Amino acid sequence: MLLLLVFVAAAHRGVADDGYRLWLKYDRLADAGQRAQYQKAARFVAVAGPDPVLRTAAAELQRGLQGLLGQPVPMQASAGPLSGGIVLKVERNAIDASAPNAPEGYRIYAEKNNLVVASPSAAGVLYGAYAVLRRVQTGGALAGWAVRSTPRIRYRLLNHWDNPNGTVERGYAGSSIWKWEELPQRLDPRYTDYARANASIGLNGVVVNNVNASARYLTPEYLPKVAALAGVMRPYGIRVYLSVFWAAPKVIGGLPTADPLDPAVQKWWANKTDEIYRAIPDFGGFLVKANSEGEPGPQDYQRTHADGANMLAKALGTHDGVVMWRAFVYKADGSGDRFKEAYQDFQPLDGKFDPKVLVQVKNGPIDFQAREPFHPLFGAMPRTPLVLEVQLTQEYLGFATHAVYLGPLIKECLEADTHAQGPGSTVAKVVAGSLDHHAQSGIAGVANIGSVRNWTGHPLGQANWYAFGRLAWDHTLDPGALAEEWTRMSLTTNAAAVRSITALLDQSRSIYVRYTTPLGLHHIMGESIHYGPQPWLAKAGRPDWTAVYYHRGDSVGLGFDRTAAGSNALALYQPAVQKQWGSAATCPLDYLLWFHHVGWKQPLSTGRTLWNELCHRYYTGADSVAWLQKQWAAARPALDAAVYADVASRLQIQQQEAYWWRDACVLYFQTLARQPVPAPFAPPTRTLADIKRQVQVYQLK
Ligand SMILES: CO[C@H]1[C@H](O)[C@@H](O)[C@H](O)O[C@@H]1C(=O)O
Repeated sequence: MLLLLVFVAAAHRGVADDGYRLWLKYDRLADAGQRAQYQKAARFVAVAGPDPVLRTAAAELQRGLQGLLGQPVPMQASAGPLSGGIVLKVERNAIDASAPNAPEGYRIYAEKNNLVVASPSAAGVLYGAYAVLRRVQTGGALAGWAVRSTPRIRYRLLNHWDNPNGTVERGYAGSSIWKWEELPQRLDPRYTDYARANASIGLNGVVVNNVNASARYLTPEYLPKVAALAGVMRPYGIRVYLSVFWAAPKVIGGLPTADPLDPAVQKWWANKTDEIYRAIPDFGGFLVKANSEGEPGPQDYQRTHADGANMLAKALGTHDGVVMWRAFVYKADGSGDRFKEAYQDFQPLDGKFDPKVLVQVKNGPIDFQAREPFHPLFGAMPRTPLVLEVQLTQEYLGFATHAVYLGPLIKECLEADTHAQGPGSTVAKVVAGSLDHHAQSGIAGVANIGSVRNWTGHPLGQANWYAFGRLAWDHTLDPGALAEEWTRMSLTTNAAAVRSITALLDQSRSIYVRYTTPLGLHHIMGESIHYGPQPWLAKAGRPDWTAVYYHRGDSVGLGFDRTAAGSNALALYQPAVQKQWGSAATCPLDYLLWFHHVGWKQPLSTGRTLWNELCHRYYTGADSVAWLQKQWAAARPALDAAVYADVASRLQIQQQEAYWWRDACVLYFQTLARQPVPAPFAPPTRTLADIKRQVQVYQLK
């Protein structure tokens, strides 16, 4: 019996896997009946013309189908009298031209016993081809299938925080995948696999370098390297963008200034831009972090962010490129409430930006915390297209050791209602441009990708890359459904295993919030490394890099009062939003301490006092990691042994560290609340001093 079980398990597993192939797994489908169905619908792939993107679509479809169906799928120049195949074609009217982003949309329909994948563009056909593969990988029928899909957002980008020396800022998956010293001569095959992965989820742009940018990329030495990467991306419908160092005209241009209103500076950028387009004719444009965290910018010359962004937009001239100007700014002295600072700098500039400029805003007002209220700039700059920036690399979410599926986090922000034009004015509509009728729209994910074999360090981190791309294409998709889709494509199609892994992914983010920053706590993590707890941190490089600045804990209570009685950051939101968060009695508990200083003994809607609720969440959150482990263990027979073991060991670390977070926070906040840990929970067995010592180890030079 035992032997039989082992045999069945092995049959489920397929070939051993190191995670390199991501969700592009084209192993032969196990079910012969199912295979036979697909074989009838995919006897050949027909494609005409030399367009490189179209050729990619055909080649990828052929490769995928041959693998999945276990039979040759010949390529034809046209379907002719043949039937039972897949026909790829660029068709001007495939998608109604009035639909937003119509050129990249695709339509799949049956015609003369063939399945047609049509789009006004070759890139759209490529997205359609990947939709066909996804359909087969997830077990949907091809016969009679008809679908029409257009991306809701135009610029769908990954932002790499990769440095020229091969390190990745806030990267937890090894060194950068870009090997600058080998470019342009050697093109690592990994670049192609990277492009495939991005195209398969609908991404169409890549910023290759860190926003804390080096001027190096704009030099004659580096532009050919960037151009070589662009050459790899191009057949996948992906454009390359660069982060620019604001002071480049000084550093590499020999000018005495980088003042955006200086004609010599303007000319330098215009020439540089022309030079870039000569090397990369489909260059996407610039991403800029200026006057933020020590980076230079137009404010160094008493100019505004709009002056800077517009100067670059002018430099782009008639080239088909854009400027994505980041709004992640806060004053160097850390005075006031950091929550408000980007708004104060940028909102007054609404209407002053060139049409080629998009302002890029992080999902929340502080910095990629496990849960943030939506950024108040969303809905407050109707005359400016706003790019939503989310972070896929888990800087504040446990690096590559904690399982945190970000689909729900991204979705929570997209669905948040700004009320800018009455109810239903969601962040998604702002970002997609539909609320304010912008043709330009964008979304950016800070990549969690590195050169480790499985790309993301934590194997489940791949799901974050995947879900980001799919939501960027269509923000109405359900993150739970995406988790399931990813699991089926990447790990297993065994129904019970898919169920338990999907449940794990679905719950993982809310569990992480509970054991790290429940009830709206934020920014209480380890100094500078941003790992582990350090809620007692009172001194750092700047006051708004400490923890006490954010939690404001004292003998009375806990939380940052952002009502009119406090910093009044709430006033940045529409009245309907203020109403929702403005009273401690009615504010949803997930946001409570973001906006209110609440007494320790104050009863909450759960019937528990603040202190007891805090303990409740820390304890149940930390214990829930055992539940995550159980879900993973339940899927074991259906999983590749190496992937199983890898995630299982990371979950063990996560369990230990969840207790670390719980004990650190409960013990520290207890010094303020002076309340016992409520039953049925047992007080931590270690002391706060033990934990502080442990945290110090992490901070050692
Ligand atoms: C690239 O710098 C980062 C910095 O490492 C990070 O700690 C913070 O989250 O945000 C910055 C930003 O978004 O600019």
